[in-house]
Amino acid sequence: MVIPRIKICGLRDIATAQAVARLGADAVGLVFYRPSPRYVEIEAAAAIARALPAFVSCVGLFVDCPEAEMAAILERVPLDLLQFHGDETPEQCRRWQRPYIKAVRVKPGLDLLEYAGRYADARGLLCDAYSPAAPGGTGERFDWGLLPAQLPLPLILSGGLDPDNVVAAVAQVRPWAVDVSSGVERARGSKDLERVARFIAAAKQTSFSG
Ligand SMILES: O=C(O)c1ccccc1N[C@@H]1O[C@H](COP(=O)(O)O)[C@@H](O)[C@H]1O
Repeated sequence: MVIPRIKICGLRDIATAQAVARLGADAVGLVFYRPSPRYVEIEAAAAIARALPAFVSCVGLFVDCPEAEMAAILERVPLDLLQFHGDETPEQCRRWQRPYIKAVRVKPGLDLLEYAGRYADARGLLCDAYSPAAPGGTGERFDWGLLPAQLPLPLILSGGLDPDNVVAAVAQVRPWAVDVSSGVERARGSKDLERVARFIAAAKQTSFSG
């Protein structure tokens, strides 16, 4: 049976990150994209990453990050996994020699099988909603019917998930993992632990044969 892994994205302080871990998250995300309301400075990010308990992964989220900035972050923040959420090429993703996942913003006409094939060494393909307004973290959903029945990479479902729709999302999509940011916030960039708890409890009650 597969019980989807759970990533809570956009943590900005140690206490909230530790609380999210205690509530049962498998991974927390740190956003290194400056225009985001969830952006976290390097020193704060390093402190959060070091404060996480064993077996909770720390994921760094990047959107077409300049190389020098990326190098500085990787030197100081102990990240377990890189999340490339922009237009990074497969070569740019591989350049850091770290495990990574690639995000793709799903819209009609996109060939997801071809896309996944280009990032064959990624640890997962994160499918998010396309929005012309922002590269991610918008709270918008996409049409899950656009996803192919099978992908060559573990599927991470994101985009507009929340405590009330995650069960239906998992039942329909059967993803390896789910990722959420806006749906567990009280305001942009501010996590609501009660919503986080409800999201995790709901996601953990889902399972499917895999
Ligand atoms: O969280 C952000 O601010 C962000 C900024 C830029 C790119 C991605 C971002 N977050 C990721 O977006 C998806 C969907 O988030 P939401 O739940 O719809 O708000 C998720 O994978 C976040 O990791």
